[in-house]
Amino acid sequence: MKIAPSILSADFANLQRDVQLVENAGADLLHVDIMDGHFVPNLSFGPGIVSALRPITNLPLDVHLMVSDPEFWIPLFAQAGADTLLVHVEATPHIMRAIQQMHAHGVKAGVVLNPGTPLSALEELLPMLDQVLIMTVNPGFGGQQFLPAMADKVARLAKAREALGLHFAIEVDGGINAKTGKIVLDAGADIAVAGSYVYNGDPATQLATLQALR
Ligand SMILES: O=C(CO)[C@H](O)[C@H](O)COP(=O)(O)O
Ligand SMILES: [Fe+2]
Repeated sequence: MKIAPSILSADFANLQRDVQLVENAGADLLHVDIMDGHFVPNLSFGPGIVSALRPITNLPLDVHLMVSDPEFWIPLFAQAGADTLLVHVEATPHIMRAIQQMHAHGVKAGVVLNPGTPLSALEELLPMLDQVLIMTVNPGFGGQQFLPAMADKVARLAKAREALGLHFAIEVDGGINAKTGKIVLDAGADIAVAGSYVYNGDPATQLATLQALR
């Protein structure tokens, strides 16, 4: 399982230092949470942060778009240097168009499901996807508690992927620590995002605990 530290819990006044800390400690991806104050009740970063991060790290940028009207933002975040864009199915009536748009802009296409959105929302989309992100908290804030029922959702998605012979990556986001990390690993997750667990302590030590699970 790959580990993607989320910079939402980093020290924003020392962002370069906090990115390099996790890169040097062997992080696999950098997770960047984009919140627009509309789709979720919080504001975080715009494309300028992604373009500022691009030259200071070799980590793939995994950009989680918690925004309304994602079709407007996809070109801007692709141009800013995202490697993967992750769009919520709840954010647009035209999710298939958003997936086509991500591929047309040369980035990996991911879709995200809120905890209350069933896997059936993915049925027509799965063959087009590079990544599926299962939210394990309700999006909008770091430091929330993992929702245990999401483990079974991950397991059912992994089973469906195998049955269909597909290869998209399964990612989880929210409330990941050493205990819940083991639960999602056993359920079949390929990528685990961790924000507060990594940054509310010594990032290298915290990351090592998650890396030891795999
Ligand atoms: O998308 C997110 C919140 O909407 C964050 O990626 C997620 O919450 C990470 O934070 P933590 O590991 O502290 O739960
Ligand atoms: Fe996220």
